[in-house]
Amino acid sequence: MTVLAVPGSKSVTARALFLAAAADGVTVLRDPLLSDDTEGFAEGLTRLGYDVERSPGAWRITGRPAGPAAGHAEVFTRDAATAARFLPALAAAGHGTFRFDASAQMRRRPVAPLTEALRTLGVDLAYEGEEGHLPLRVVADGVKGGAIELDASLSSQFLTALLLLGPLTKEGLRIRVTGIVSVPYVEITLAMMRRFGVEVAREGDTFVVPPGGYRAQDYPIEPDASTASYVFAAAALAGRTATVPGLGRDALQGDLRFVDVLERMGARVETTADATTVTGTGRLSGLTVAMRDISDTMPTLAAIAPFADGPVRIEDVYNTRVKECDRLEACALNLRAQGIEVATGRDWIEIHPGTPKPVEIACHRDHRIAMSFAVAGLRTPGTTFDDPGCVKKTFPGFHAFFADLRRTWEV
Ligand SMILES: O=C(O)C1=C[C@@H](OP(=O)(O)O)[C@@H](O)[C@H](O)C1
Ligand SMILES: C=C(OP(=O)(O)O)C(=O)O
Repeated sequence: MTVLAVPGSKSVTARALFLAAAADGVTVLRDPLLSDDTEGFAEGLTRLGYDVERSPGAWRITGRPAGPAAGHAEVFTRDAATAARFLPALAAAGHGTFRFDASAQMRRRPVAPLTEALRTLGVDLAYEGEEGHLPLRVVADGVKGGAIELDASLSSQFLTALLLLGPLTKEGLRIRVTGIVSVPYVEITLAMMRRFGVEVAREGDTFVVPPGGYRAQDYPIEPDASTASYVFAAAALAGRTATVPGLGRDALQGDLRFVDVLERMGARVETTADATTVTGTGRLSGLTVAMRDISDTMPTLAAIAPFADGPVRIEDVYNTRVKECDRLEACALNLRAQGIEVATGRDWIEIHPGTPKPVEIACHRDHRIAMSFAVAGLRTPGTTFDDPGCVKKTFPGFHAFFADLRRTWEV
């Protein structure tokens, strides 16, 4: 058995940074994720005038319930959709003029359902380039609150941003959701809001967020479950046993459910109160699986799919087309380059069994494409990557971590 500690959760770190900035008091985040996305988020807070003190293993944030200290700020959110979508909502609750921009990749990704909802709430918001995309300018003067409708079927992050904003408004928010993906991420948001002192009520499709603000916390960040999917997939593929500590029965992140997919394929899974263990059994069966709830792990499954004994069909993952790249297309292109038979549709991919040829993987500047095909590379020696550095978005140490794992397992 190999025990493999993975870095902190990106999603939990991003939410904790928002909540800490908005809370009354000083919050300490224990073991936050150190990566481009979360460092970009923290830098965004600093730009907005929040006091973020970083020391090894702990970040201390002094909350400002009244909103950003800066009257003017330029925030560059890099490739991080969490920062690009959550920070404008935080800024809207304050007073000042705030400009948000991002990398070319993030500029292409949608924000309109969120930004239009903010406009409906009276926020003065202008697109500087393409409508519905960054860069954008927010002239903030507090948010009164009220009732809105939201289509979150391209991204649950629109809903998370508004839920997080709710307690900072004068009257609270009623958000009626007309479409949704990635529901487990909304559950993370609600659970963390509860930890910071806010209970959101549910009335059918409507989330009712009370006004009143957040209370500062001492908050430990759990390990990243999407990152753990690489470890679990590697164990299943290499016929080894891997335990990831810190992700047990009470974990907040839905992506831990990726182990259920591996179990259906033939791996052995054991979940305790504070760890999850996957053992590869030498068998990997084909399957059909809907991954709407856990779509960040779609590339993990797609990359190892050729090693299954039958077709692997992944359904209901349309929104993976609007992530760091069009992930359905990127997976299909790389698998085809490896000589694997693949079919795709609007929201699905089907991968047939085969022996992948070693090729240079086109990462499309997407950390998950790089890490997923690195795992599959355990069984395809000679695989190389056109942009190995793109893993820095969520796991800068991935290559060293993975090289260690290969040495330990001698694969
Ligand atoms: O809220 C979050 O932290 C996230 C939500 C998901 O996005 P979508 O809701 O856009 O699917 C996920 O893919 C992303 O990596 C992180
Ligand atoms: C989609 C992702 O990131 P984000 O949407 O937070 O940029 C991801 O990490 O796979």
